[in-house]
Amino acid sequence: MTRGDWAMTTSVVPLLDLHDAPARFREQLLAGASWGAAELAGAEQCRELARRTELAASEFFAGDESEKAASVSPSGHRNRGWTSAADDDGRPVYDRLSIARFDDAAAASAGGVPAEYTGLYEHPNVWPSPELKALTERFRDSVVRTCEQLLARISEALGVKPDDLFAGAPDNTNITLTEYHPRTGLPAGDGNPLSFPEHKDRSLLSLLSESGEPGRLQIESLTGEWLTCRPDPARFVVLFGLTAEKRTGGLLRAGNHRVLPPRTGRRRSTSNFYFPHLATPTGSLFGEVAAERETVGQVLLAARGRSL
Ligand SMILES: O=C(O)CCC(=O)C(=O)O
Ligand SMILES: [Fe+2]
Repeated sequence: MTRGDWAMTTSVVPLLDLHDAPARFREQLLAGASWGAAELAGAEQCRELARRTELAASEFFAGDESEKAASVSPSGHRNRGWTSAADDDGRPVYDRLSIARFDDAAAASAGGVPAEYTGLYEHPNVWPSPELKALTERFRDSVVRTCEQLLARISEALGVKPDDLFAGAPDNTNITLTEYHPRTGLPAGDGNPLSFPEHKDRSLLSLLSESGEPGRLQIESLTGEWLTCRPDPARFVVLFGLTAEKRTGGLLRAGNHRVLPPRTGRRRSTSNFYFPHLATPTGSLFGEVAAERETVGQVLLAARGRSL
């Protein structure tokens, strides 16, 4: 392992195990709070569903161009249906399928999203096939249950009421299935184009799974060094998002991350963004930014026009 590799199961970055005793879980959480990221154990069934969903998405991406064209968002929304990116020379960088929590505004309303936020769902989901829809929805249910378990453990460790941290149903979790294409002929070292630029997620928590070429996801350390993630293939990477950072007054730092181009083969991933009920306040539970009155939904409405 070279310097800068994230040795996921060492003490460098915490291993959060859903089944750990409270004292151990708290110790790991606080050790990793400044990283904005952890490896997650205890969610193996969900991780297995992620693997199956990655493969099903990969088959879709490898399939007919006309099927993909038919799966583009009719209104051109970049977080719905199939999208792809290419580099300046027209070579493919990635294929993605982005799925929002509710299929459209009517489904959001029926699912309990308050009227003031249903505009976030005005661009409908586009599903390439009933099979991929059924599998992805089963996977998403499992992701939501896993995030709720994890948030219950985090609430316990921080000594806050679970409802204060994640305010229950309906969650507004969205999912992105991505396949990164290999990019050969790039010189070694920094300065190469990234397959996905550095950013922090807006979510409360994000669960990431990956398969294919490993070691392409990187997390920024507190000292600004980019560390390479090599998660155990049976585990998720958990990232704390900007909502977690705000809600905990910075105690859980949002993890800055990016994706390097695969060199030899493809890399598949699922990015699962857990958003709590949209009426959850974003202000800190610990008083540091208590003056903030915005809700999660208001932040999202302001940030992305009208859609998640
Ligand atoms: O593909 C990945 O592993 C991460 C992608 C990502 O950061 C995102 O979709 O927000
Ligand atoms: Fe991300």
